Amino acid sequence: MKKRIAIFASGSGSNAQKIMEHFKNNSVAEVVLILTNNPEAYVLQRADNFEIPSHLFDKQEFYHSDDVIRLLKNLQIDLIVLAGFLWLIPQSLLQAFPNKIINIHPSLLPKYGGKGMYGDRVHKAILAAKEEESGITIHFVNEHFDEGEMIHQSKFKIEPDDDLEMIKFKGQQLEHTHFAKVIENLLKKMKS
Ligand SMILES: Nc1nc2c(c(=O)[nH]1)N[C@@H](CN(C=O)c1ccc(C(=O)N[C@@H](CCC(=O)O)C(=O)O)cc1)CN2
Ligand SMILES: NCC(=O)N[C@@H]1O[C@H](COP(=O)([O-])[O-])[C@@H](O)[C@H]1O
Repeated sequence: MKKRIAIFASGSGSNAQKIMEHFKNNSVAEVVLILTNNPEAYVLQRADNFEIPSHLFDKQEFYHSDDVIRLLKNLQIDLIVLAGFLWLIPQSLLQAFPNKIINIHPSLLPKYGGKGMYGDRVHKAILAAKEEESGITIHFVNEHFDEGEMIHQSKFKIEPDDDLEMIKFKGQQLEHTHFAKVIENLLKKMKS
């Protein structure tokens, strides 16, 4: 039976888009739900374009009810993918889906991770530190921001005249190349 993926995203959802494309006609898995905390998130439009259902929740529902967990359990979700999701995953969700939640982060963790480190803030910090290389990390999610077991890293070189947009672009290219493939490999190894 195909594995079932749910994606959490808070913004544009370009990674969610690549994952939906990859699993559209795929024998290993399918994307069955997109979840967001942001009613303005462009990922909602992307989900509609793929005719994949979406669910919008607020802080009350996410942190003070079991509604999201119940929804994910009812849909028999095998893997939860955080793709630019900006809220801390609560203990209750981690316990309901042990070793089944992964995240992508736009740096070579443990560098430039933790609270406050998301999106452009990460790229700006990398630029300010005059790093000669950076990259992406895909990792399991634990109770802390960006500290779970690492699954995959890939790197790119930073040239002396690279600006914020170029660093962002290079990182995004790596994310779009690797994330869906890493997810597929992980799902192939996962017991049902
Ligand atoms: N329990 C976990 N939850 C989440 C993890 C994780 O590893 N464990 N990863 C994050 C994603 N993340 C980077 O990869 C990240 C996202 C957001 C923040 C942050 O500081 N957020 C702000 C709120 C921003 C907003 O609502 O606009 C905050 O919490 O004050 C840090 C890291 C996803 N969740
Ligand atoms: N700390 C989490 C974090 O910074 N995540 C980053 O947000 C972007 C979302 O882009 P997208 O909405 O276009 O996929 C991605 O670059 C992802 O690594």
